[in-house]
Amino acid sequence: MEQFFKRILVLEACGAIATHLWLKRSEPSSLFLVCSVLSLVPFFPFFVFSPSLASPISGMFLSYLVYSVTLATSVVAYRISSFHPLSKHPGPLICKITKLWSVWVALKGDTHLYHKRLHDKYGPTVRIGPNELSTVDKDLIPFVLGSQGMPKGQLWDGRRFDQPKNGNEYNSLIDVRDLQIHAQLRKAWNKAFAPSSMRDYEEILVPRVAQLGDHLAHACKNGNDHVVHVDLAKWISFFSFDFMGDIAFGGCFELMRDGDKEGMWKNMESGLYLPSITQHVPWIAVVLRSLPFFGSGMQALTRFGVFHAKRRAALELKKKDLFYYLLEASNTSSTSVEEQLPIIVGNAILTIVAGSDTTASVMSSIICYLLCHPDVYERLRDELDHAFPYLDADGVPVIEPEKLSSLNLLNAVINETLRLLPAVPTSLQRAPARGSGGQMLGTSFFIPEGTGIQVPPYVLHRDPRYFSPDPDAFIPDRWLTPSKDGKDSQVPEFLTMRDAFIPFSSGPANCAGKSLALTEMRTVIALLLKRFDLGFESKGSLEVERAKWESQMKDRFVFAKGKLPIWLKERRL
Ligand code: HEM
Repeated sequence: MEQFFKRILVLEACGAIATHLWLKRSEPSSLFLVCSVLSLVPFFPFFVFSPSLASPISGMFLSYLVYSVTLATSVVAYRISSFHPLSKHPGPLICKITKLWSVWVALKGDTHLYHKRLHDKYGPTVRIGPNELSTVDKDLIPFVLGSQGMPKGQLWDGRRFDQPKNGNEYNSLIDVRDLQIHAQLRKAWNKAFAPSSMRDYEEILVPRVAQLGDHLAHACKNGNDHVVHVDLAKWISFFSFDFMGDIAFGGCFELMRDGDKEGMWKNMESGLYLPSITQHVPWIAVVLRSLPFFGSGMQALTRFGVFHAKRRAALELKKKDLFYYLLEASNTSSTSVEEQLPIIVGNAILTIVAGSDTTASVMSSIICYLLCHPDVYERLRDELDHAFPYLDADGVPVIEPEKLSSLNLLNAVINETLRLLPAVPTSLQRAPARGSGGQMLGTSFFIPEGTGIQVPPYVLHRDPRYFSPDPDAFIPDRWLTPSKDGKDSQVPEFLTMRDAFIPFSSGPANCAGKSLALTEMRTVIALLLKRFDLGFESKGSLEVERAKWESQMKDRFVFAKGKLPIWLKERRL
């Protein structure tokens, strides 16, 4: 009998090693297959020899135990061994062993800080998972994200909470993992955000910005001494949500007017949390996706999207919005609009998710940094007063968006904020195409298929090799090249490497809405500074205020921001 036991245990150990060879080099993505293998492989030897065993129950228990322990040992030993293809890249032991450690870090929203510490300790390329690297070597950016780069990585399988429809593997442009399909879908977006289309969006933007100003001015009139105390971050979020609703669905939100009555803003904010965890272990997303109560916020957003997409499709608008271009692209396709509705809705929702929290967090950070640096605040206000000296009939400053892109200090302030707190701080991940076997990164090193590699802007932008001196300090002047009249050349001694500045990512899957985002941010900041005096609510030191704001930033793929309590008063112009 002992002989049968020995045979079973040897077979279990062999089965475990065979399973490991199968699982090797990739995180599992089909949960059904993995569960079937993990339950059937250990059962087989037991089943064959069980008639000869006196105690089949303890035999079965022992079989599964030996199988599991051997499998775990084999996986761990391989991952930390020199046989692993990523073995030459340094990193903490725990990261080499399991991605569950990344889940723990992500739960706290500290991934950006953790990756910064890892790069400070281990250097430009770090192993952040058993099959994942992080690099802040700027020369590798073209081979990861750029024109010679790779498709999106497995992270996107873990961020997908809606089951893709019509046989697709994606829900919207951003989670497409195939370069050709991505290029095909991207055409409509490139057309939608071409310079010729921007004028239509400006016509939508200007009244929305004026509405933000009027709401705040109205609140000031009702305040003591015409001063109002507000959480400016919330007002900016409401504004950007309303504006993205205009762009995506021809107008569907009125948060500035009515507040978040339908809970959509709340749904979107809470919807960011779960994918930022599951992106580290895609198979968990597959499990959670099947549970009805998970991702309910995003499901509500999808229902909302379907409703408004149908409503918008029936509207004849004079101005072309993004929806117009998405619909136009579907009309030229061979499949019917009905069949394409899921992807049109997915893309419209993507606009709201990708376009509102990102700009809102950056605009709020800009205001915070300006309040922490009164000298920059004053200089910027001078620049704006000089550029926009006129008032309309109601005494409100007139701001012409077309002039904003030439304001040097304004653009330097925006760049410096995007450098220190890029809206997408870490997760710019790519991976070799499926079936490719792997890819050489220039002449540097080879990464095998199944390996993800990210470039974290938060870490890259604070690297003293690219931005110095004081890479952690807010110094907009580092972006000002000496002008001819010498006006903006106070500090010409900065090293500012623009090819290491990637707040909008880089290459064919870079931010589709970059030009719109910049126009929006310039217009809102110009309005707030021109029309109002602003100050921090609390009387703490400026360093403390800055530290408080930065510590509230949580890495949920995009930065989730905290509150920005300030006082505000309308300026006498
Ligand atoms: C400050 C504002 C913004 C920042 C910093 C930002 C940043 C980014 C980044 C870093 C990515 C690339 C992710 C990757 O490489 O994996 C991205 C993608 C994208 N962004 Fe933005 N974004 C901003 C605003 C916007 C706005 C306003 C829109 C739309 C109106 C938008 C639409 C998109 C879309 C559609 C993608 C996916 C592009 C693709 O996969 O081809 N973004 N954004």
